[in-house]
Amino acid sequence: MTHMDFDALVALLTRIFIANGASAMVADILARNCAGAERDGAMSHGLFRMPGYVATLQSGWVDGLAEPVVEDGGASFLRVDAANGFAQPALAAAAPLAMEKARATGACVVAIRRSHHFAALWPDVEPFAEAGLVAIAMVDSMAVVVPPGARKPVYGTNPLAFAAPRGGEKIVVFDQAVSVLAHGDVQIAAREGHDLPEGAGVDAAGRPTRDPRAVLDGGALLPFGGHKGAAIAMMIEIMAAALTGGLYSHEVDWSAHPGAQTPCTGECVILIDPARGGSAAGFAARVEQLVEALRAAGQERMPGDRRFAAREKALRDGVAVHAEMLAQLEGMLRT
Ligand SMILES: NC(=O)C1=CN([C@@H]2O[C@H](COP(=O)(O)OP(=O)(O)OC[C@H]3O[C@@H](n4cnc5c(N)ncnc54)[C@H](OP(=O)(O)O)[C@@H]3O)[C@@H](O)[C@H]2O)C=CC1
Ligand SMILES: O=C(O)C1=NCCCC1
Repeated sequence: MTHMDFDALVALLTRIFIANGASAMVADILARNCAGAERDGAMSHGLFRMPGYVATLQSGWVDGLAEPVVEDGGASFLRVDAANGFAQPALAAAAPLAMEKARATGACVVAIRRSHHFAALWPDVEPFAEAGLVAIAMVDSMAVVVPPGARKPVYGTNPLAFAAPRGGEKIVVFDQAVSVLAHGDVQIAAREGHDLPEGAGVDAAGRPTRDPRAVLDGGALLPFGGHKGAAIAMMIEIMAAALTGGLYSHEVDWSAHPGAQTPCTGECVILIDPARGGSAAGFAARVEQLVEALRAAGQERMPGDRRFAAREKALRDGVAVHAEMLAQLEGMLRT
């Protein structure tokens, strides 16, 4: 195990993305995102994803050189055509104007289409909360989640992320898939030979299973909370695909691009200026009061706590990277 300086890890990943067909702009954004996930202990969307990024770039399914086009959709709306590139550069291109519109009008919807999202979602909301805005992000992915009573998967694992300022530099943030487990965690369980928790998935015949290979091999994941999680999955399909002009999870078809792994769908980000509800300071103080009430009631762990602690440690001690992973990453420079 090596401990790598965060910036050195970002630099290595940037070189890998460029070596595999991404522009310098795209490479920098994806490298920071992926290294950031590893730094924060989100193993399902950190370095584990690098072979998938490289295979997808090589397959021609995604355009690593895409230049997103931001289109004005009115006082509180921006549309972004990601041009078959990654979602994060598209969001970065829209972010300054989206924040300006949110402050000027109270809110701004950013509707991104033709975008590939292969990452954790909190990096798409955290910076907005750090800038004093409330942010909600939704992404659909690929059909691996079976709705209640259905015979085949229709929904993606569709993450939902939320972040809000809570005073000073602190924010509250959560980021979660609508499935009991992220697909990436099922892949990791299959690789490492672990069973899945009860109620996470079904096999190809629709029978409950704890075998990750059965889920990946024609089976499906289940939404968390049964019909309640399924309803949230439906909302995310509507917001990230119907509203944006992107594809639904069940419409993603990469069969002509062997190796492709990044779903090309859409993303919706909603920004709200909390100052419009009274005052920004008052809002942050109220959020802090809620956090205090939760802690006083006995909730020791808030969403984000684990990740912020992992981040702090990794920035101090370096990001832990297995020697085999490092060798694999160095191999990606030669592809
Ligand atoms: N791009 C895509 O299409 C997809 C991406 N993903 C990504 O996969 C990642 C993992 O998703 P998922 O497995 O659902 O996430 P988790 O279930 O691990 O965590 C979900 C949220 O709950 C918090 N949390 C976890 N355990 C506790 C606890 N015991 N008490 C309080 N809070 C807790 C986490 O905070 P903390 O972070 O601090 O642990 C996090 O904010 C996400 O980053 C998601 O964006 C998932 C699906 C598709
Ligand atoms: O872990 C997941 O679930 C996914 N992550 C990246 C995109 C596809 C789904």
